[in-house]
Amino acid sequence: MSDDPDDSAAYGDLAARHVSVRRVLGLFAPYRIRIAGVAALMILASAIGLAGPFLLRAVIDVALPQHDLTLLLGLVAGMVAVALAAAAVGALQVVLTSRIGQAILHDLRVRLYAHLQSLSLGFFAGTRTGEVQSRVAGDISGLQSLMTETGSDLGRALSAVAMTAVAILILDWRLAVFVLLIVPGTVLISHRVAHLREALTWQRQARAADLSAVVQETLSVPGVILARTMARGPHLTQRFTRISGDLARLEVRSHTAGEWQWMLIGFALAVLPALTLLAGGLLMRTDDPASIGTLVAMIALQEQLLWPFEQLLEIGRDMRKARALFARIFEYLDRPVEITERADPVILPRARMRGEVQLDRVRFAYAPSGRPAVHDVSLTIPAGSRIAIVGPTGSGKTTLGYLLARLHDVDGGAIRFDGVDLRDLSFDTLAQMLGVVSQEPYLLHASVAENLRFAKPDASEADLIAAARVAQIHDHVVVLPDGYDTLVGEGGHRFSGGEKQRLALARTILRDPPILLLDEATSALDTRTERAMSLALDALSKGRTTITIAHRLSTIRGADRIIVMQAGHLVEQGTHDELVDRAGLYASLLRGG
Ligand SMILES: Nc1ncnc2c1ncn2[C@@H]1O[C@H](COP(=O)(O)OP(=O)(O)OP(=O)(O)O)[C@@H](O)[C@H]1O
Repeated sequence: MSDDPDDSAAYGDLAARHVSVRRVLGLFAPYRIRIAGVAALMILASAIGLAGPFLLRAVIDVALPQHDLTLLLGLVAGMVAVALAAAAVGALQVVLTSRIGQAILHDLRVRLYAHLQSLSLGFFAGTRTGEVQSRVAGDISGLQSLMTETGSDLGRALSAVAMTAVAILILDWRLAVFVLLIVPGTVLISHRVAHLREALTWQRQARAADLSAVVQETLSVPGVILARTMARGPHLTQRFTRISGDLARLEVRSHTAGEWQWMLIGFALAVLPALTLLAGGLLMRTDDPASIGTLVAMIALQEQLLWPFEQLLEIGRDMRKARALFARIFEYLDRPVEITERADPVILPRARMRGEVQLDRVRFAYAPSGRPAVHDVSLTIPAGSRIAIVGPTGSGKTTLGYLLARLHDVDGGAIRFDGVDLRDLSFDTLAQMLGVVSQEPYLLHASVAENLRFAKPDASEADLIAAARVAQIHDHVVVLPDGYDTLVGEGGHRFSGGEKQRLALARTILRDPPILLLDEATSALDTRTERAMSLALDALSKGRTTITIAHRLSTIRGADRIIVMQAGHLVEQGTHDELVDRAGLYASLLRGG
């Protein structure tokens, strides 16, 4: 799996499965016209650059020997013009490529985020938040230099190498062949170094993700509470030190592995001009010697050839490193979306929603071969009625709630709202039909008003206050320093559990769903909070189908029907009195507390 960064064979498989040249090129496809424009500029820039050495040859072989000052002035003016034009075209090209590169990265980031948004709960349950963060932010930023600089460098270097190679062939083909002999060896060495660094980059990114996961996990409110109350701070620091040390080592290795081999390339390129002069000297003895001007121009051209050639090798290396980053990004992009919306989903207007819920032999298991968490549960809940689900811990109550919200799809049977299978409803209709208030409601790090408006962006201030009043939280919010503009803190930490639940209720009230799914807090609430919650819930559930995963006796007693779950099965159902008389699991649960 991807989480095993040290297994480079596994990495090879994974990269081969997810990354292909075609796929990476596909990212550039929407910008092909602009890229063609940049390519044209690059060719223009290198064509302009090529004129320089020819002008130089004319200076040495013609203007200087013949003392032709006018020609010399003309040639020098030409050289200045060439330098100016090349610089201007180069600058323009840098601006354009950086824009294209950033646009591609932006597309990729948004695509990844949107894709992750649509993945099932199972994916997030099994993945560290820090790992996800690191791929969305770290890995994509890692591609930055590839997209912005490498792209333009590649184009520039390629066209420069091609043009210069042609030019030296024209100058003197014998010297050209001598110069070009260096290519195969350097390419081979560079390929080896690149291969090494790719695997190291993969390991480095995995380690960086570990680091981000540890920070995310331990430097959050619950993480800090856990560490402090268990006095495990020093242990966590040690763990962090180890990961950070690994990361530092991998950083160094991924940048420097094969540096000696790489040095060989630099050496070969550096001595090439000297060897060319020697070859030129040897040619002097033949019938067709190279002129001094040709030799000088050849060396000037070599300079022009060598730096882009070296750059090409470096780009090859960077691309291999980028492959490791692409593997991490594409691996997530290739995760199948399990919960999908039908092509022509059923859309119901709010006015036509009644709120009847039907479960028809519903079955669900978290693992394909595992024991089902919900087993053949059949149940019809009439619109407007109140249902309480009770059962021992681990009996499948929460899972049933997840299935109702389509956070997982059933493995067998069906769930229907107003006679329509959940899988046929549009996502919007489903979210409009079912309001969920969980035991640990999640609040965004934003103001109270923004948190409420998350449910209904166009809600007026009066709507917010009305909803908060129904949820019995308005009086509490108005006495806060900034009232509805008060920041709720990370995860809503500024508020108590009961307050958070009431804020979540207010949020749900704004959506006005016909069906409510409530997961009651298991912890005992004090009498005042309990009363406030009951009032809020009563107000909220009026005229709605209410399904409550119930822990409070008052909820259970007030329900029209009680469903008793055990080990994924629906084992008893009826009113409180009927079930007490039956003296089964329900009665024993009541006795047990
Ligand atoms: N993500 C998961 N992966 C695998 N098994 C899970 C997962 N979530 C829950 N389970 C298992 O499914 C079963 C039902 O769990 P569920 O959370 O629905 O029970 P519950 O009745 O809500 O319990 P509680 O009252 O303690 O909240 C349990 O055996 C639990 O261990």
